[in-house]
Amino acid sequence: MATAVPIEVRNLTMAYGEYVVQHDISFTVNRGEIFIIMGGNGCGKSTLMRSLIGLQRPAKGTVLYDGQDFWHVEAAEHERLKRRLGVMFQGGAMWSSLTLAENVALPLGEYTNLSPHLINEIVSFKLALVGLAGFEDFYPAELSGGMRKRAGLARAMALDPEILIIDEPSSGLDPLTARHLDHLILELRQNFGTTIIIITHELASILGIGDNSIFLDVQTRTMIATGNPKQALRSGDPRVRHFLTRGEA
Ligand SMILES: Nc1ncnc2c1ncn2[C@@H]1O[C@H](COP(=O)(O)OP(=O)(O)OP(=O)(O)O)[C@@H](O)[C@H]1O
Repeated sequence: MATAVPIEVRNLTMAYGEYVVQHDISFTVNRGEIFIIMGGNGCGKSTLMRSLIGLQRPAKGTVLYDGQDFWHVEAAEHERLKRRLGVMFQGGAMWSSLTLAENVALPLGEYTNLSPHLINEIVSFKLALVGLAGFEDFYPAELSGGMRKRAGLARAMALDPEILIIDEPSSGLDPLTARHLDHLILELRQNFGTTIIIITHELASILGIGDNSIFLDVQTRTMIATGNPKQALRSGDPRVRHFLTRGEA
């Protein structure tokens, strides 16, 4: 059953053993929103992402997808909820020994009963979507960093996810290539209505495409702000403004 709020996080605490990385994290992500998880190095962005995609059980709190408790539903339902998520890891996480087409085809082969012919068609469509039509037979090492990121996006979109979670899309990209990727992300949202969560500390992306955000503070180990990043820049918590202006405000 779809509700207006696809993702709701309530009072989440994440820890490695006794070490609490972040506590009392609460936020909602609305449908079709580009939601930014931001904060300085080591604040716990990746750890939060791992809790959202099923790789790390939170120490406390709840992650709800369409009102369903992600970490407390039965195993089959947990898997079904995971299927609704497309994840792009930082380095693209492509298999180096597989071509782009084989990489994008992997989730389709694993999770669907589609014929190889149909899978090939879907793969070509997804690669075209990210501007990589004709690169089916290339290996990841034969691509530039920006192309590899786009290939990672194509793979994350392979199963038509309702929610796309992207870890550091701009890392390692020059500013213009990073901007290109931001535009591509906006296009995906516009064309497919995908809800998109981005983990980043890239200011241009945060301010350029973020509709909503949370800021995880490394000192207090909890969130200190939520809301539209541009608004946070104008009137938000001084620590967030400090971050968003690279220490100038
Ligand atoms: N597997 C682990 N075991 C123990 N501690 C960990 C583990 N992974 C991360 N940490 C610690 O948890 C904290 C948060 O790490 P995390 O990678 O989530 O931060 P981040 O905000 O994504 O950082 P960055 O921006 O540098 O990538 C750090 O202090 C890190 O050392």
